Amino acid sequence: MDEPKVTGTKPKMSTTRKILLILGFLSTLAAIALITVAVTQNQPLRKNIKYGIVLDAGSSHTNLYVYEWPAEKENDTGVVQQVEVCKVEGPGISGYSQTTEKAGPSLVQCLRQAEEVIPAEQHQETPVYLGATAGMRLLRLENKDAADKVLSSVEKTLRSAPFSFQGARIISGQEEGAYGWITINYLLGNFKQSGWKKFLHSLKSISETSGALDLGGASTQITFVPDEISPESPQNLLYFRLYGKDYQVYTHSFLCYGKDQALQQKLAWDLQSAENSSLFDPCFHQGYQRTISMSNFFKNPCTSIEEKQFPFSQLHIEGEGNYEKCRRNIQILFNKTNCPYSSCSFNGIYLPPLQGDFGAFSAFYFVMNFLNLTSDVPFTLDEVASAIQKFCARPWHEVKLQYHQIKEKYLSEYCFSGAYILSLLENGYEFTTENWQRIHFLGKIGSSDAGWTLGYMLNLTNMIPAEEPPAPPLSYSSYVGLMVLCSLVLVSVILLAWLLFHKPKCLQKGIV
Ligand SMILES: Nc1nc2c(ncn2[C@@H]2O[C@H](COP(=O)(O)OP(=O)(O)OP(=O)(O)O)[C@@H](O)[C@H]2O)c(=O)[nH]1
Ligand SMILES: [Ca+2]
Repeated sequence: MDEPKVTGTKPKMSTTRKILLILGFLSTLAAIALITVAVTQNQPLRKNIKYGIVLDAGSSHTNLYVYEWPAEKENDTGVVQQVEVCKVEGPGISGYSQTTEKAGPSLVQCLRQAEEVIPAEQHQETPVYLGATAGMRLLRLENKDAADKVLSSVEKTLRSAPFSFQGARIISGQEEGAYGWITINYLLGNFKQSGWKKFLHSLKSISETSGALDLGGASTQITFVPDEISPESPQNLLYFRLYGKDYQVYTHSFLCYGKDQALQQKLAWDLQSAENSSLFDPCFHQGYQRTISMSNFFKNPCTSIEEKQFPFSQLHIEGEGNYEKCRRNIQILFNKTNCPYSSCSFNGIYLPPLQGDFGAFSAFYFVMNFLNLTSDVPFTLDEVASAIQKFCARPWHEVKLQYHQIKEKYLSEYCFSGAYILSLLENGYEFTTENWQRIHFLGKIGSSDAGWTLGYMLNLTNMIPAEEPPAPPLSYSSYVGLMVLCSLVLVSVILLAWLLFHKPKCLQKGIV
Protein backbone atom coordinates (compact mmCIF):
# COMPACT_ATOMS: atom_id res chain seq x y z
CA MET A 1 0.00 0.00 0.00
CA ASP A 2 1.25 3.38 -0.85
CA GLU A 3 2.13 5.50 2.14
CA PRO A 4 0.58 9.00 2.00
CA LYS A 5 3.13 11.41 0.75
CA VAL A 6 4.59 13.83 3.17
CA THR A 7 5.25 17.05 1.40
CA GLY A 8 7.69 19.71 2.68
CA THR A 9 5.19 22.61 2.29
CA LYS A 10 3.21 23.86 5.37
CA PRO A 11 -0.57 23.20 5.26
CA LYS A 12 -2.49 26.40 4.64
CA MET A 13 -4.26 27.87 7.73
CA SER A 14 -8.04 27.55 7.40
CA THR A 15 -10.16 30.72 7.38
CA THR A 16 -11.91 29.68 10.67
CA ARG A 17 -8.54 29.40 12.41
CA LYS A 18 -7.46 32.75 11.11
CA ILE A 19 -10.63 34.32 12.44
CA LEU A 20 -10.15 32.58 15.80
CA LEU A 21 -6.58 33.80 16.00
CA ILE A 22 -7.61 37.37 15.27
CA LEU A 23 -10.46 37.08 17.78
CA GLY A 24 -8.05 35.74 20.41
CA PHE A 25 -5.62 38.55 19.76
CA LEU A 26 -8.37 41.17 19.92
CA SER A 27 -9.77 39.68 23.16
CA THR A 28 -6.34 39.77 24.80
CA LEU A 29 -6.01 43.39 23.74
CA ALA A 30 -9.52 44.11 25.09
CA ALA A 31 -8.67 42.45 28.42
CA ILE A 32 -5.48 44.51 28.76
CA ALA A 33 -7.41 47.68 27.87
CA LEU A 34 -10.11 46.75 30.40
CA ILE A 35 -7.59 46.36 33.23
CA THR A 36 -5.79 49.58 32.30
CA VAL A 37 -9.04 51.56 32.18
CA ALA A 38 -10.24 50.05 35.48
CA VAL A 39 -7.02 50.87 37.26
CA THR A 40 -6.62 54.40 35.91
CA GLN A 41 -10.27 55.54 35.78
CA ASN A 42 -11.03 54.44 39.32
CA GLN A 43 -7.79 55.66 40.86
CA PRO A 44 -8.81 57.57 44.04
CA LEU A 45 -8.56 61.28 43.39
CA ARG A 46 -5.72 63.19 44.98
CA LYS A 47 -6.53 63.38 48.69
CA ASN A 48 -8.30 66.56 49.72
CA ILE A 49 -7.55 66.82 53.44
CA LYS A 50 -9.69 68.71 55.96
CA TYR A 51 -8.65 69.73 59.47
CA GLY A 52 -10.30 70.42 62.80
CA ILE A 53 -8.96 71.67 66.16
CA VAL A 54 -10.30 70.85 69.63
CA LEU A 55 -8.90 72.25 72.88
CA ASP A 56 -9.49 70.06 75.93
CA ALA A 57 -9.46 72.55 78.79
CA GLY A 58 -9.12 70.09 81.68
CA SER A 59 -8.76 70.80 85.38
CA SER A 60 -5.03 70.04 85.42
CA HIS A 61 -3.99 71.37 82.01
CA THR A 62 -5.16 72.17 78.48
CA ASN A 63 -4.34 70.03 75.44
CA LEU A 64 -4.81 71.17 71.85
CA TYR A 65 -5.57 68.44 69.30
CA VAL A 66 -5.40 68.74 65.51
CA TYR A 67 -7.42 66.17 63.54
CA GLU A 68 -7.40 65.48 59.81
CA TRP A 69 -9.59 63.49 57.42
CA PRO A 70 -10.08 63.05 53.67
CA ALA A 71 -12.84 65.48 52.60
CA GLU A 72 -14.59 63.04 50.28
CA LYS A 73 -14.87 60.39 53.00
CA GLU A 74 -15.89 62.49 55.97
CA ASN A 75 -19.03 60.48 56.70
CA ASP A 76 -17.24 57.15 56.73
CA THR A 77 -16.27 55.60 60.05
CA GLY A 78 -12.71 55.63 61.29
CA VAL A 79 -11.27 58.15 58.80
CA VAL A 80 -10.57 61.01 61.23
CA GLN A 81 -7.23 60.82 62.95
CA GLN A 82 -5.18 62.92 65.32
CA VAL A 83 -2.14 64.50 63.67
CA GLU A 84 -0.91 66.74 66.48
CA VAL A 85 -1.25 67.25 70.21
CA CYS A 86 0.15 70.26 72.03
CA LYS A 87 0.27 70.47 75.82
CA VAL A 88 -0.35 74.05 76.97
CA GLU A 89 2.26 75.30 79.47
CA GLY A 90 1.04 76.07 82.96
CA PRO A 91 -2.17 75.13 84.80
CA GLY A 92 -5.62 74.39 83.40
CA ILE A 93 -7.72 77.47 82.53
CA SER A 94 -9.57 77.23 85.87
CA GLY A 95 -6.19 77.90 87.51
CA TYR A 96 -6.42 81.51 86.20
CA SER A 97 -9.30 82.45 88.51
CA GLN A 98 -7.20 85.22 90.11
CA THR A 99 -5.69 86.45 86.82
CA THR A 100 -8.49 85.74 84.37
CA GLU A 101 -7.02 87.89 81.57
CA LYS A 102 -4.05 85.50 81.33
CA ALA A 103 -6.14 82.40 80.57
CA GLY A 104 -6.45 83.17 76.82
CA PRO A 105 -2.82 84.16 76.17
CA SER A 106 -1.67 80.86 77.75
CA LEU A 107 -3.05 79.10 74.64
CA VAL A 108 -1.15 81.16 72.06
CA GLN A 109 1.89 78.91 71.78
CA CYS A 110 -0.16 75.82 70.96
CA LEU A 111 -2.31 77.77 68.48
CA ARG A 112 0.91 78.76 66.67
CA GLN A 113 1.90 75.11 66.54
CA ALA A 114 -1.47 74.29 64.94
CA GLU A 115 -0.84 77.06 62.35
CA GLU A 116 2.33 75.27 61.33
CA VAL A 117 0.70 71.86 61.01
CA ILE A 118 -2.31 73.03 58.96
CA PRO A 119 -1.59 74.46 55.48
CA ALA A 120 -2.07 78.26 55.50
CA GLU A 121 -4.73 78.21 52.73
CA GLN A 122 -6.91 76.01 54.97
CA HIS A 123 -6.64 78.03 58.20
CA GLN A 124 -9.82 80.00 57.56
CA GLU A 125 -12.00 76.97 56.98
CA THR A 126 -10.59 74.95 59.91
CA PRO A 127 -13.05 74.86 62.84
CA VAL A 128 -11.69 75.37 66.36
CA TYR A 129 -13.65 74.32 69.45
CA LEU A 130 -12.79 74.59 73.14
CA GLY A 131 -14.50 72.44 75.73
CA ALA A 132 -13.80 72.97 79.42
CA THR A 133 -14.43 70.17 81.89
CA ALA A 134 -14.54 69.61 85.66
CA GLY A 135 -12.05 72.32 86.72
CA MET A 136 -14.28 74.97 85.16
CA ARG A 137 -17.44 73.28 86.49
CA LEU A 138 -15.98 73.66 89.97
CA LEU A 139 -14.89 77.25 89.37
CA ARG A 140 -18.40 78.07 88.11
CA LEU A 141 -19.81 76.69 91.39
CA GLU A 142 -17.26 78.58 93.46
CA ASN A 143 -17.11 81.87 91.57
CA LYS A 144 -19.38 82.24 88.51
CA ASP A 145 -18.01 85.67 87.64
CA ALA A 146 -14.41 84.39 87.49
CA ALA A 147 -15.48 81.40 85.36
CA ASP A 148 -17.23 83.74 82.86
CA LYS A 149 -14.18 85.99 82.68
CA VAL A 150 -11.87 83.04 82.04
CA LEU A 151 -14.13 81.87 79.20
CA SER A 152 -14.24 85.40 77.71
CA SER A 153 -10.46 85.64 77.78
CA VAL A 154 -10.12 82.27 76.09
CA GLU A 155 -12.73 83.21 73.46
CA LYS A 156 -10.89 86.46 72.66
CA THR A 157 -7.65 84.58 71.99
CA LEU A 158 -9.32 81.89 69.89
CA ARG A 159 -11.14 84.54 67.81
CA SER A 160 -7.84 86.25 67.09
CA ALA A 161 -6.32 83.02 65.72
CA PRO A 162 -6.64 82.52 61.92
CA PHE A 163 -9.05 79.58 62.32
CA SER A 164 -12.85 79.44 62.25
CA PHE A 165 -13.94 79.92 65.89
CA GLN A 166 -16.89 77.66 66.76
CA GLY A 167 -17.27 78.19 70.50
CA ALA A 168 -15.67 77.93 73.92
CA ARG A 169 -17.90 76.48 76.62
CA ILE A 170 -18.07 74.28 79.70
CA ILE A 171 -19.32 70.87 78.62
CA SER A 172 -21.51 68.84 80.97
CA GLY A 173 -20.32 65.65 82.67
CA GLN A 174 -22.87 63.74 80.59
CA GLU A 175 -21.42 65.11 77.35
CA GLU A 176 -17.90 64.32 78.54
CA GLY A 177 -18.88 60.70 79.20
CA ALA A 178 -20.83 60.33 75.96
CA TYR A 179 -18.15 61.86 73.71
CA GLY A 180 -15.46 59.69 75.34
CA TRP A 181 -17.61 56.63 74.54
CA ILE A 182 -18.13 57.80 70.94
CA THR A 183 -14.38 58.46 70.52
CA ILE A 184 -13.19 55.05 71.58
CA ASN A 185 -15.88 53.14 69.69
CA TYR A 186 -15.25 55.21 66.55
CA LEU A 187 -11.51 54.54 66.80
CA LEU A 188 -12.00 50.84 67.59
CA GLY A 189 -14.22 50.54 64.51
CA ASN A 190 -17.20 49.34 66.54
CA PHE A 191 -19.71 51.46 64.62
CA LYS A 192 -18.58 49.97 61.33
CA GLN A 193 -20.92 47.17 60.42
CA SER A 194 -19.80 45.29 57.41
CA GLY A 195 -19.94 41.75 56.06
CA TRP A 196 -20.69 38.94 58.48
CA LYS A 197 -20.68 41.25 61.49
CA LYS A 198 -23.57 43.22 60.02
CA PHE A 199 -25.41 40.00 59.22
CA LEU A 200 -24.84 38.69 62.75
CA HIS A 201 -26.02 41.95 64.25
CA SER A 202 -29.18 41.99 62.19
CA LEU A 203 -29.94 38.44 63.39
CA LYS A 204 -29.30 39.01 67.06
CA SER A 205 -29.86 42.76 67.12
CA ILE A 206 -26.72 43.15 69.23
CA SER A 207 -24.42 46.12 69.29
CA GLU A 208 -20.97 45.32 70.48
CA THR A 209 -19.49 48.51 71.78
CA SER A 210 -16.88 49.05 74.43
CA GLY A 211 -17.63 50.94 77.63
CA ALA A 212 -15.54 54.03 78.46
CA LEU A 213 -13.86 54.85 81.78
CA ASP A 214 -12.25 58.29 82.00
CA LEU A 215 -10.34 59.45 85.07
CA GLY A 216 -9.47 63.14 85.06
CA GLY A 217 -8.05 65.39 87.73
CA ALA A 218 -11.42 66.66 88.97
CA SER A 219 -14.06 64.25 87.63
CA THR A 220 -14.43 60.69 86.44
CA GLN A 221 -16.89 59.23 83.94
CA ILE A 222 -18.33 55.75 83.34
CA THR A 223 -20.27 55.11 80.11
CA PHE A 224 -21.48 51.85 78.56
CA VAL A 225 -24.37 50.09 76.82
CA PRO A 226 -26.07 48.01 79.53
CA ASP A 227 -27.74 44.68 78.83
CA GLU A 228 -31.12 45.93 79.93
CA ILE A 229 -32.25 49.51 80.02
CA SER A 230 -34.24 50.40 83.07
CA PRO A 231 -36.07 53.72 83.15
CA GLU A 232 -35.25 54.24 86.88
CA SER A 233 -32.80 57.05 86.36
CA PRO A 234 -33.49 58.79 83.02
CA GLN A 235 -30.83 61.44 83.66
CA ASN A 236 -28.21 58.69 83.23
CA LEU A 237 -29.51 57.47 79.88
CA LEU A 238 -28.70 58.74 76.40
CA TYR A 239 -30.06 57.66 73.05
CA PHE A 240 -28.02 57.73 69.84
CA ARG A 241 -28.69 56.62 66.30
CA LEU A 242 -25.33 56.18 64.59
CA TYR A 243 -24.68 54.65 61.16
CA GLY A 244 -28.17 53.16 61.08
CA LYS A 245 -28.15 51.59 64.54
CA ASP A 246 -29.77 52.62 67.84
CA TYR A 247 -27.72 52.81 71.03
CA GLN A 248 -29.05 53.23 74.55
CA VAL A 249 -26.15 54.34 76.64
CA TYR A 250 -25.74 54.69 80.40
CA THR A 251 -23.40 57.46 81.57
CA HIS A 252 -22.47 59.17 84.82
CA SER A 253 -19.85 61.76 85.69
CA PHE A 254 -18.72 62.04 89.32
CA LEU A 255 -17.60 65.58 90.05
CA CYS A 256 -14.84 65.67 92.72
CA TYR A 257 -13.86 62.05 91.96
CA GLY A 258 -11.04 62.84 89.53
CA LYS A 259 -7.77 61.78 91.14
CA ASP A 260 -6.63 65.26 92.30
CA GLN A 261 -9.97 66.15 93.86
CA ALA A 262 -10.31 62.67 95.38
CA LEU A 263 -7.00 63.30 97.15
CA GLN A 264 -8.31 66.65 98.41
CA GLN A 265 -11.48 64.93 99.64
CA LYS A 266 -9.43 62.26 101.40
CA LEU A 267 -7.27 64.90 103.11
CA ALA A 268 -10.40 66.78 104.21
CA TRP A 269 -11.65 63.57 105.84
CA ASP A 270 -8.24 62.87 107.42
CA LEU A 271 -8.21 66.41 108.81
CA GLN A 272 -11.40 65.72 110.77
CA SER A 273 -9.42 63.53 113.14
CA ALA A 274 -6.17 65.54 113.03
CA GLU A 275 -4.97 66.61 116.46
CA ASN A 276 -2.31 69.02 115.33
CA SER A 277 -0.77 70.38 112.13
CA SER A 278 1.01 67.09 111.37
CA LEU A 279 -0.69 64.24 109.58
CA PHE A 280 0.58 60.75 108.76
CA ASP A 281 -0.64 59.63 105.38
CA PRO A 282 -0.48 55.93 104.39
CA CYS A 283 -0.98 56.83 100.69
CA PHE A 284 2.42 58.55 100.38
CA HIS A 285 5.79 56.79 100.52
CA GLN A 286 7.64 56.55 103.78
CA GLY A 287 10.03 59.51 104.00
CA TYR A 288 7.90 61.74 101.73
CA GLN A 289 6.80 65.08 103.15
CA ARG A 290 4.43 67.72 101.82
CA THR A 291 3.06 70.94 103.29
CA ILE A 292 -0.33 72.27 102.28
CA SER A 293 -1.82 75.68 102.93
CA MET A 294 -5.08 75.67 104.85
CA SER A 295 -6.18 79.16 103.74
CA ASN A 296 -8.02 78.06 100.56
CA PHE A 297 -8.38 74.37 101.34
CA PHE A 298 -12.09 74.45 102.21
CA LYS A 299 -13.07 77.01 99.51
CA ASN A 300 -13.07 74.15 97.04
CA PRO A 301 -16.63 72.77 96.53
CA CYS A 302 -15.19 69.23 96.79
CA THR A 303 -13.99 69.74 100.38
CA SER A 304 -16.33 72.45 101.67
CA ILE A 305 -18.84 69.99 103.23
CA GLU A 306 -16.10 68.90 105.66
CA GLU A 307 -15.16 72.48 106.55
CA LYS A 308 -13.82 72.90 110.08
CA GLN A 309 -11.78 75.58 111.78
CA PHE A 310 -8.18 74.74 112.58
CA PRO A 311 -5.73 76.61 114.74
CA PHE A 312 -2.96 76.25 112.14
CA SER A 313 -2.45 77.66 108.64
CA GLN A 314 -0.17 74.94 107.27
CA LEU A 315 -0.63 71.19 107.34
CA HIS A 316 2.44 68.94 107.29
CA ILE A 317 1.91 65.57 105.71
CA GLU A 318 4.31 62.69 106.28
CA GLY A 319 4.14 59.48 104.25
CA GLU A 320 3.68 56.05 105.82
CA GLY A 321 3.64 53.88 102.67
CA ASN A 322 0.94 51.48 103.80
CA TYR A 323 -1.28 50.29 100.95
CA GLU A 324 -3.89 48.44 103.05
CA LYS A 325 -4.35 51.40 105.37
CA CYS A 326 -4.50 53.72 102.35
CA ARG A 327 -7.28 51.63 100.78
CA ARG A 328 -9.25 51.76 104.06
CA ASN A 329 -8.69 55.49 104.17
CA ILE A 330 -9.98 56.00 100.62
CA GLN A 331 -13.00 53.76 101.26
CA ILE A 332 -14.70 56.60 103.12
CA LEU A 333 -15.15 58.51 99.82
CA PHE A 334 -17.54 55.84 98.55
CA ASN A 335 -20.80 55.94 100.45
CA LYS A 336 -22.57 52.67 99.78
CA THR A 337 -25.26 52.91 102.45
CA ASN A 338 -28.15 54.44 100.57
CA CYS A 339 -29.37 53.28 97.15
CA PRO A 340 -32.82 54.39 95.93
CA TYR A 341 -32.50 52.25 92.75
CA SER A 342 -32.25 48.54 91.96
CA SER A 343 -28.45 48.90 91.94
CA CYS A 344 -25.99 51.73 92.61
CA SER A 345 -22.35 52.59 92.28
CA PHE A 346 -21.91 54.91 95.28
CA ASN A 347 -23.43 58.05 96.83
CA GLY A 348 -26.88 56.81 95.78
CA ILE A 349 -26.12 57.00 92.04
CA TYR A 350 -27.81 54.48 89.75
CA LEU A 351 -25.53 51.97 88.02
CA PRO A 352 -26.93 49.13 85.91
CA PRO A 353 -25.04 45.79 85.92
CA LEU A 354 -21.69 46.18 84.17
CA GLN A 355 -21.66 44.88 80.62
CA GLY A 356 -18.95 44.04 78.07
CA ASP A 357 -15.42 45.33 77.72
CA PHE A 358 -14.24 48.73 78.94
CA GLY A 359 -11.55 51.04 77.64
CA ALA A 360 -9.99 52.93 80.57
CA PHE A 361 -8.05 56.05 79.63
CA SER A 362 -6.59 59.40 80.89
CA ALA A 363 -5.26 58.93 84.44
CA PHE A 364 -6.44 55.28 84.50
CA TYR A 365 -3.84 54.77 81.78
CA PHE A 366 -1.11 57.17 83.04
CA VAL A 367 -1.02 55.47 86.44
CA MET A 368 -1.37 51.85 85.32
CA ASN A 369 1.19 52.42 82.59
CA PHE A 370 3.71 53.80 85.09
CA LEU A 371 3.14 50.73 87.29
CA ASN A 372 3.73 48.45 84.24
CA LEU A 373 0.23 47.04 84.53
CA THR A 374 -0.98 47.67 80.98
CA SER A 375 0.71 44.83 79.06
CA ASP A 376 -1.19 42.85 76.40
CA VAL A 377 -1.47 39.85 78.72
CA PRO A 378 -3.95 41.20 81.26
CA PHE A 379 -3.09 41.08 84.94
CA THR A 380 -5.45 39.64 87.51
CA LEU A 381 -6.97 41.91 90.11
CA ASP A 382 -4.78 40.28 92.78
CA GLU A 383 -1.63 40.85 90.74
CA VAL A 384 -2.53 44.51 90.28
CA ALA A 385 -3.23 45.00 93.99
CA SER A 386 0.02 43.28 94.92
CA ALA A 387 2.06 45.45 92.48
CA ILE A 388 0.57 48.65 93.95
CA GLN A 389 1.10 47.40 97.49
CA LYS A 390 4.79 46.73 96.74
CA PHE A 391 5.21 50.13 95.11
CA CYS A 392 3.62 51.94 98.07
CA ALA A 393 5.93 50.10 100.49
CA ARG A 394 9.09 51.44 98.81
CA PRO A 395 10.78 54.31 100.66
CA TRP A 396 10.55 57.70 98.94
CA HIS A 397 14.32 58.24 98.58
CA GLU A 398 14.59 54.96 96.64
CA VAL A 399 11.63 55.77 94.35
CA LYS A 400 12.97 59.26 93.70
CA LEU A 401 16.39 57.91 92.82
CA GLN A 402 15.03 55.35 90.39
CA TYR A 403 12.59 57.68 88.65
CA HIS A 404 14.52 60.96 88.86
CA GLN A 405 13.27 61.95 85.37
CA ILE A 406 9.59 61.93 86.43
CA LYS A 407 7.95 65.11 87.78
CA GLU A 408 7.81 64.92 91.58
CA LYS A 409 4.11 65.87 91.58
CA TYR A 410 3.26 62.80 89.46
CA LEU A 411 5.76 60.44 91.11
CA SER A 412 4.75 61.18 94.69
CA GLU A 413 1.09 60.44 93.89
CA TYR A 414 1.30 57.15 91.97
CA CYS A 415 0.82 55.18 95.22
CA PHE A 416 -2.33 57.12 96.13
CA SER A 417 -3.55 57.08 92.52
CA GLY A 418 -3.04 53.31 92.15
CA ALA A 419 -4.92 52.65 95.39
CA TYR A 420 -7.65 55.13 94.39
CA ILE A 421 -8.11 53.52 90.96
CA LEU A 422 -8.58 50.11 92.59
CA SER A 423 -11.01 51.53 95.15
CA LEU A 424 -13.05 53.29 92.45
CA LEU A 425 -13.22 50.25 90.19
CA GLU A 426 -13.58 47.58 92.88
CA ASN A 427 -15.59 49.31 95.59
CA GLY A 428 -17.18 52.11 93.58
CA TYR A 429 -18.26 50.32 90.38
CA GLU A 430 -17.96 46.80 91.80
CA PHE A 431 -15.67 45.26 89.22
CA THR A 432 -14.70 41.79 90.47
CA THR A 433 -11.88 39.29 89.91
CA GLU A 434 -14.11 37.78 87.19
CA ASN A 435 -14.71 40.86 85.06
CA TRP A 436 -11.51 42.78 85.92
CA GLN A 437 -9.78 41.56 82.78
CA ARG A 438 -12.50 43.14 80.66
CA ILE A 439 -10.91 46.49 81.51
CA HIS A 440 -8.33 47.54 78.92
CA PHE A 441 -6.08 50.41 79.90
CA LEU A 442 -5.40 52.44 76.79
CA GLY A 443 -3.64 55.71 76.06
CA LYS A 444 -3.95 55.85 72.30
CA ILE A 445 -5.94 53.98 69.68
CA GLY A 446 -3.89 54.13 66.49
CA SER A 447 -2.46 57.63 66.36
CA SER A 448 -5.30 59.24 68.34
CA ASP A 449 -5.50 59.79 72.09
CA ALA A 450 -8.45 58.23 73.87
CA GLY A 451 -10.57 61.06 75.30
CA TRP A 452 -13.74 63.03 74.67
CA THR A 453 -12.35 65.56 72.13
CA LEU A 454 -12.63 63.50 68.94
CA GLY A 455 -16.23 62.48 69.71
CA TYR A 456 -17.05 66.14 70.41
CA MET A 457 -15.70 67.26 67.05
CA LEU A 458 -17.35 64.38 65.14
CA ASN A 459 -20.66 65.38 66.68
CA LEU A 460 -20.36 69.13 66.12
CA THR A 461 -19.26 68.74 62.50
CA ASN A 462 -22.10 66.22 61.87
CA MET A 463 -19.55 63.68 60.78
CA ILE A 464 -21.42 60.75 62.29
CA PRO A 465 -24.57 60.27 60.24
CA ALA A 466 -27.66 58.69 61.81
CA GLU A 467 -28.05 56.41 58.81
CA GLU A 468 -25.35 54.43 57.11
CA PRO A 469 -24.13 56.40 54.07
CA PRO A 470 -24.66 54.56 50.76
CA ALA A 471 -21.39 52.84 50.03
CA PRO A 472 -20.23 51.39 46.68
CA PRO A 473 -20.82 47.63 46.78
CA LEU A 474 -17.09 47.00 46.32
CA SER A 475 -14.01 48.73 47.64
CA TYR A 476 -11.53 50.09 45.09
CA SER A 477 -9.06 47.24 45.62
CA SER A 478 -11.76 44.54 45.42
CA TYR A 479 -13.06 46.20 42.23
CA VAL A 480 -9.65 46.18 40.54
CA GLY A 481 -9.01 42.63 41.76
CA LEU A 482 -12.30 41.45 40.29
CA MET A 483 -11.58 43.17 36.95
CA VAL A 484 -8.18 41.47 36.75
CA LEU A 485 -9.72 38.10 37.61
CA CYS A 486 -12.48 38.44 35.01
CA SER A 487 -9.97 39.47 32.36
CA LEU A 488 -7.74 36.50 33.17
CA VAL A 489 -10.70 34.12 32.95
CA LEU A 490 -11.67 35.68 29.59
CA VAL A 491 -8.17 35.27 28.17
CA SER A 492 -7.95 31.68 29.46
CA VAL A 493 -11.29 30.74 27.90
CA ILE A 494 -10.25 32.19 24.56
CA LEU A 495 -6.90 30.44 24.74
CA LEU A 496 -8.62 27.16 25.52
CA ALA A 497 -11.07 27.61 22.66
CA TRP A 498 -8.22 28.35 20.31
CA LEU A 499 -6.32 25.27 21.48
CA LEU A 500 -9.38 23.10 20.92
CA PHE A 501 -9.88 24.35 17.36
CA HIS A 502 -6.19 24.42 16.54
CA LYS A 503 -5.01 21.28 18.32
CA PRO A 504 -1.28 21.00 18.08
CA LYS A 505 -0.09 17.50 17.07
CA CYS A 506 1.30 16.65 20.50
CA LEU A 507 -2.19 17.09 22.03
CA GLN A 508 -3.86 15.05 19.29
CA LYS A 509 -1.72 11.90 19.88
CA GLY A 510 -3.62 10.26 22.70
CA ILE A 511 -7.01 11.36 21.54
CA VAL A 512 -9.12 8.71 19.75
N1 LIG B 1 1.63 60.51 85.31
C1 LIG B 1 1.03 61.35 84.51
N2 LIG B 1 -0.02 62.02 84.98
C2 LIG B 1 -0.61 62.88 84.17
C3 LIG B 1 -0.17 63.10 82.84
N3 LIG B 1 -0.97 64.03 82.27
C4 LIG B 1 -1.87 64.36 83.22
N4 LIG B 1 -1.65 63.69 84.36
C5 LIG B 1 -2.39 63.73 85.61
O1 LIG B 1 -3.47 62.81 85.50
C6 LIG B 1 -4.68 63.37 86.01
C7 LIG B 1 -5.70 63.40 84.94
O2 LIG B 1 -5.21 64.16 83.88
P1 LIG B 1 -6.20 64.57 82.71
O3 LIG B 1 -6.89 63.39 82.20
O4 LIG B 1 -5.45 65.44 81.79
O5 LIG B 1 -7.25 65.41 83.58
P2 LIG B 1 -7.94 66.78 83.23
O6 LIG B 1 -8.52 66.66 81.88
O7 LIG B 1 -7.01 67.90 83.45
O8 LIG B 1 -9.07 66.85 84.34
P3 LIG B 1 -10.67 66.79 84.18
O9 LIG B 1 -11.12 68.18 83.91
O10 LIG B 1 -11.16 66.28 85.49
O11 LIG B 1 -10.97 65.85 83.07
C8 LIG B 1 -4.29 64.73 86.57
O12 LIG B 1 -4.03 64.53 87.93
C9 LIG B 1 -3.01 65.08 85.84
O13 LIG B 1 -2.17 65.88 86.66
C10 LIG B 1 0.94 62.38 82.38
O14 LIG B 1 1.39 62.51 81.25
N5 LIG B 1 1.52 61.52 83.28
CA1 LIG C 1 -10.17 65.25 81.09
